[in-house]
Amino acid sequence: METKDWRLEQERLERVRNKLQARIVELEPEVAGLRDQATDIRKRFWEEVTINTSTHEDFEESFYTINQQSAVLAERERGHKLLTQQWKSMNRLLPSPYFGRIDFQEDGLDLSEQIYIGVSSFVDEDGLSFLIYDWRTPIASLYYDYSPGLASYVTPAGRIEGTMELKRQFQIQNGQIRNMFDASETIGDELLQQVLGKGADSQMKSIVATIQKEQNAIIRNDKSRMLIVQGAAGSGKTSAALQRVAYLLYKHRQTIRADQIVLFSPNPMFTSYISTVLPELGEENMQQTTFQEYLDYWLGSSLRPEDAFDQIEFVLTAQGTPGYEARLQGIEYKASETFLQALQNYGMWLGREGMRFNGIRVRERDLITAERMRVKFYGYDHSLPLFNRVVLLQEWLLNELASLERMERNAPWVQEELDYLDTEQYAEVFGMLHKERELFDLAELYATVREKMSNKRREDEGDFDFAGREEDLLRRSIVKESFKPLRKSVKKFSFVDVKAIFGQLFVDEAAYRQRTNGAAVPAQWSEICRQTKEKLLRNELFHEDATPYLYVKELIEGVRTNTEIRYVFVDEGQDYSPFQYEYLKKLFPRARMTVLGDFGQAIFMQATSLEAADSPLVRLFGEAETSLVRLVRSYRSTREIVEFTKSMLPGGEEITPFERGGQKPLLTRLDGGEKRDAQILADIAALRAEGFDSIAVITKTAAESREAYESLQIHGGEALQLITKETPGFEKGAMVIPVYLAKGVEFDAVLVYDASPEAYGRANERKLLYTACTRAMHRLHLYTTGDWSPFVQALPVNVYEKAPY
Ligand SMILES: Nc1ncnc2c1ncn2[C@@H]1O[C@H](COP(=O)(O)OP(=O)(O)OP(=O)(O)O)[C@@H](O)[C@H]1O
Repeated sequence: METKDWRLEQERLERVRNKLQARIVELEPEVAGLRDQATDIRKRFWEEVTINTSTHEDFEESFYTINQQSAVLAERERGHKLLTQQWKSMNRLLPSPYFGRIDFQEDGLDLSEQIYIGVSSFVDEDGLSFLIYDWRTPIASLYYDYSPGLASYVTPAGRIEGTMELKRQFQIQNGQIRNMFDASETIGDELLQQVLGKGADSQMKSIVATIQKEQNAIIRNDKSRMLIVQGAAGSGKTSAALQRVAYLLYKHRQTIRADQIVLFSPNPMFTSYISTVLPELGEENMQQTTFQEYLDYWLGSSLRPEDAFDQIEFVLTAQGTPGYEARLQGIEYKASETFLQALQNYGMWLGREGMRFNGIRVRERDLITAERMRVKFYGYDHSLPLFNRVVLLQEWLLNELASLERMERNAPWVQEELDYLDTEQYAEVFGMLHKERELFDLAELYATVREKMSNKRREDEGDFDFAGREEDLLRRSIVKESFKPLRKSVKKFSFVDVKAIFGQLFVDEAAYRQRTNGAAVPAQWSEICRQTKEKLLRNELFHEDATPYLYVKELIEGVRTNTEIRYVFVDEGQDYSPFQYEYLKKLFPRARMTVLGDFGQAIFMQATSLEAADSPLVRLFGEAETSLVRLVRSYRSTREIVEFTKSMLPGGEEITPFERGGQKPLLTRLDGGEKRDAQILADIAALRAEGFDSIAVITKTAAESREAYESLQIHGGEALQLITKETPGFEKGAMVIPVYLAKGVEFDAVLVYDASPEAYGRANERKLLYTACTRAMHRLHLYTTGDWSPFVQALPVNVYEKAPY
C-alpha cells in the first residue's frame, strides 16, 4: 500500500473521528438532560396528580391531566431513546469507525462515490452526506458481493448497476489504521486470515467485517418462508444466523422488535456462548430457548420428560443391555413421519371411539363418571373436530358441576362439616351476611316506596332471616370450597385422560394397527410397547415420546400458538425430528423460519436431513416457499485439520478449507491409560506454553468425561474444568467435555481422549468423532491405548502425523 494512500486514509479517519467526537459532545447534554427530565416527570407524576372524584367534572379533569402528563412523558422518552441510541452508536463507532471502503461509479453518473462501511451509519451535519454507511444498507451489500469490476445492488426502487473501482479493507484500533488492504479477488482474504488466526474465545465474535458472499446471501435473504442452510462444520452457520438477526432488526426496524425473533439453541451453554454478538453490533438480543425448555414447560408438571442428553447417553453407553435394540428402534420410529401420520390417523379414530376420560369424584363419590362423559362426547356431531367436541364437553361439565354444586348443599356431609366449622369461617360468613343485610334493607326500602307510589299493599312483608341465611351461606361456602378444585381442573382439561389415550397406542400390534389405520410398526414393537408403558406407569416419558405426547394432547385440547413471533431460527437443525418441526410450525403460525445445520454432525437418533430431495423440512412449507443454501467452505479449522476431518465423512470431498495452514493432526498411541493421561497433561502444558488458551479434552459420553476428568486429576491436572449438561456457560481454559455438549462451539486445541474402535466403531459413532474433531481451530490430537477407530484407520496416511512414542 502506498504511503500516500495510507496518509490520506488516516487523515480522513481523523476528520470523521473529530466529527463523531463533536457530535457526541453535542449530544451529551441533550442525552443527559433528557434523562433527567424523564426521571423528573416520572418522580413527580404521582405526586402532582391526585384523583379527585367528588364531582364528575373534577374526575374528568384529573383523568385529562394524567393522560396529558403521560403523553408528554412518552414523547420525551421516545425522543430520549432515539438520541441515546445515536449517542451509543457513535461511541461504538469512535474507536473503529469503519472496516471497508468501496468506490462505486453508478452507470450514467460521472462521479464515483466513496462508500465507507461500519457497524452503523453516520451522517454529516448537512444531514445528507453519509460519512459511514451501516453494513446493512443496500449499497453496502456491494462490499460483500463483488470484487472490483462490474457490480450492482438492489434497492427498494430497483437494481442499481455500475462499476466498483476500488475495494479496501481496514483494521482500525483506537483511531489508528493498523492495517489496510486493497482486495482484488474475494473479499478479505488477508483480513480473514488474520481474524481466523486468532485464538478461540469463550464468547462468539461478530464477523461483520469479513462476511463472505455466500454468507451474505443467507443474511439478506428475505424472500422465502423457509430458509434452510446446510453447511459444513465451521462454515459460519451460527455466525451468519446472528448477523441475519441483526440485519432483519435493521431492515424491519419499524415493524419488528428483538423479542419477536426467537432462536432455538442446542443447549443453555450455547445460549451463553453466542449472547454477546448482537449487543456488539448495537442490537438487542433476540429471545433464546431450547426445545427442551418448551417440553419441560408443557409437560413438567404432570410427567417427567427425559432430556435429549440422557437419551443420547443411553444410546451410547447401554449397548448389550436387555431391550437396547428395541429402544433404538423405538427412538427412530417415534421421530419419523410414519409415526406422525399414524398419530393423525389415531386422532381420526378417537373421533369415533376410544376417548378416555377421568371421572369427577368428590369425597370418594362419583359425581360425573367417565362413562357419562364418553356417552356425552360421542353424542356430539361427529363431523366436529376432536378438540371442538372436547370444548363442548368442557362447557357441559362446568354446567353440570354448577347444578350438582347446588344440589350438594343438602348432602349429609355438608351438615357434618357445618358442625365442625372454625371461627374464621363463621367470621367470613358473618361479614357476607352483613353485606347481604345492607342489600336486603335497600330492597326493603325500595319495596316500601313502590308500595306507597302504587298505593298497593305488598303481598310479602320482608324480614331478614338471619339464622336461615347464615346456614344457607355456610352450606354454600362449604360446597363451593370443595367444588373449586373440580372446576379448575375441568378448565385445565384434566377430565381427558391423555396419559391413557397415549398409552393405549402401545397395547399390542393388532390394536395399534387398528387404531392408526394400518400403520407399519418396527420389528420389536411389543418390546417398544412394554418399555413405553413401563415409563408412563412411573409418570415419566422417554425423550422420543415427549413431542408425540404433546402432539396427541394438542389433537385433543387444541393447538397452542404464539402469533407474536415473526422469525424463528433453529440452529443445529439436523438434531430435530420431523415431528418437532411440525410442532414449531404450528406453534409459530406467523413466523418465517431459518434452519441451519449439518447432516454430517447428526449425532442424535432423531436426525433430519436438511437438504435431501425428500427432506421433511422442504415439505414443511413446500418447495415454492423454501430456499436452500449450501455452505461448503470451512473457516474454523486449519487446512490440515479440514483435510483430516473431511476424509472421515462420506461425501466430505466437497468441503473446502479456507487457506490457513498449521500442523497436521497428531495421532498418539500409548500402552495403558496412565501413560495416556500423563501424555495428555504434558500436551496440554505444551499447548498452553504455545499460547493456546482454550483446550478441550473431548470424550464420547458424559460417563467417560467424568472418568477422564478424575483420572487426569489424579495425574495432576487440577486446572481442568469438567463440563456437564448443568454447566451454565463456558470459561476460557482447559476442560473435559462430552462431544454432544461441545456441539456448535470451538476450541484452539482439541484432544480426543479415546479414539479406539470401542469408542468410535459403530456406524452412528462416525459422526460423533467427526463432530469432536471439527471443534478444533488450530490443533488436533487423538489418543488411543489400543487400536485406532476404523474411521481413523480408513484415513489417507498423509493427513496426519504419528507421535514417535
Ligand atoms: N466470514 C467470516 N469471517 C470471519 N470468521 C468467520 C467467518 N465465517 C465463519 N467464521 C468463523 O468460523 C468459525 C465457525 O463459525 P460458526 O461457529 O458460525 O460455524 P458453524 O457452521 O455454525 O459451525 P458448526 O456447525 O461446526 O458448529 C467461528 O470462529 C467464526 O467466527
